[in-house]
Amino acid sequence: MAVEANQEWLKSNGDPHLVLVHRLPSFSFQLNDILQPHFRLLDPVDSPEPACSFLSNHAQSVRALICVANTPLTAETLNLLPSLELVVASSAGVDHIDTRECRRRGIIMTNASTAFAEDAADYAVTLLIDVWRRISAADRFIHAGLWPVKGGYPLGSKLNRSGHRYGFVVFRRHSMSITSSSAYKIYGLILPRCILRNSYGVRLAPRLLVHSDILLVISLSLLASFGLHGCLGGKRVGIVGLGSIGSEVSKRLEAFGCSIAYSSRKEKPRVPYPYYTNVLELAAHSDALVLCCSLSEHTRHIINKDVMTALGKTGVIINVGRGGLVDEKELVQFLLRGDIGGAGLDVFENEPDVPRELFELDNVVLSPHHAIFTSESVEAVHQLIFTNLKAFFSNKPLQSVYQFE
Ligand SMILES: O=CC(=O)O
Repeated sequence: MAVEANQEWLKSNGDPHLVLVHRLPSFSFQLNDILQPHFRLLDPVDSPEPACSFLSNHAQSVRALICVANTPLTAETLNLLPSLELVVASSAGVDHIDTRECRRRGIIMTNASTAFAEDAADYAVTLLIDVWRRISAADRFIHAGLWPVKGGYPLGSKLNRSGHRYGFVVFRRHSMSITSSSAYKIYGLILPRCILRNSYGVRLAPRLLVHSDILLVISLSLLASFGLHGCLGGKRVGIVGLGSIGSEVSKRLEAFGCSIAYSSRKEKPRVPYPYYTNVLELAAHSDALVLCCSLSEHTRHIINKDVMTALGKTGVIINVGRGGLVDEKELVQFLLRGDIGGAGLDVFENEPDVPRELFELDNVVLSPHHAIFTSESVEAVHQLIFTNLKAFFSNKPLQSVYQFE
């Protein structure tokens, strides 16, 4: 945006369509094309002046602000905008915005979780399936050329971690699958009583085991690494935060035959799933937790040591919310010790830094904060921002108003 154009707009103090764009210089701002015909955009990044002096010099009349991506919006910046009434976040999460100050000032906020809900939910469920079925790990297995060498996946390379007790199973067909209940029996070397089925579901007699040609080493905590807990049907999934994203997750998982429960700020009267007032109890009744809630002072490290212990050795954590929801150091330790079954993580506490210990684990799927990014969701969020601004300047009801805690 040309500086001269900015100057001209600024002369029109009190322009009802003046919108301040708050963004980090590194972000390209593609909304311009949609918004410019309708609003006068004031963009400090395109001004030669430093952002703060630009704001204090020019922004007295700004009533609406678009906060682009994760650009921090602090109380200090908000103080420079005495007339501000509306903050439009282009993101689902608003942990980069001083929501407490907005609430104190009576500033309305909108966010983008409705625009991103379907894509974020698709991604969360995909991560869950991947962790349970080891798709990424199996892909790596093939890429590494291991199939012809080692026989069928899985033959993990991480079986010798200290602190695990091992049982031994010998069997003929590497394509064999083991049901989870019988797999538990293998643990502790109760081989004669265990039930194995090959990939056609045919029950195999224990004596077959003796004449087998592949040795597999299994620990209870690593059963999940083999995809032995893989089937989705009947699994209990706890959704943390049943907002627009969580609700889409629940729809998808119901179709897979999972049973859903949730925890949320408040119980949702029209939702049929069991509600847990706290995440600890939800974890104790779940095979997996899917984190879809926003990060706030109330939810930071909501997934802590106690919750992971309650989720248990085969439990899985999926996080498409924010890294800070999970005590990441604890999660790493739980995963390394095999005290939790796996994790699918799209978000991290110190992005873009991801704990290196996780790189080697086949029961962990890592993704670079990518859940919401499709061309459709970007278009949807642009449309949502436009709709909200238009409604605001014509005194109509806004869409996607953020509910302060
Ligand atoms: O993580 C993405 C978002 O909050 O929009």
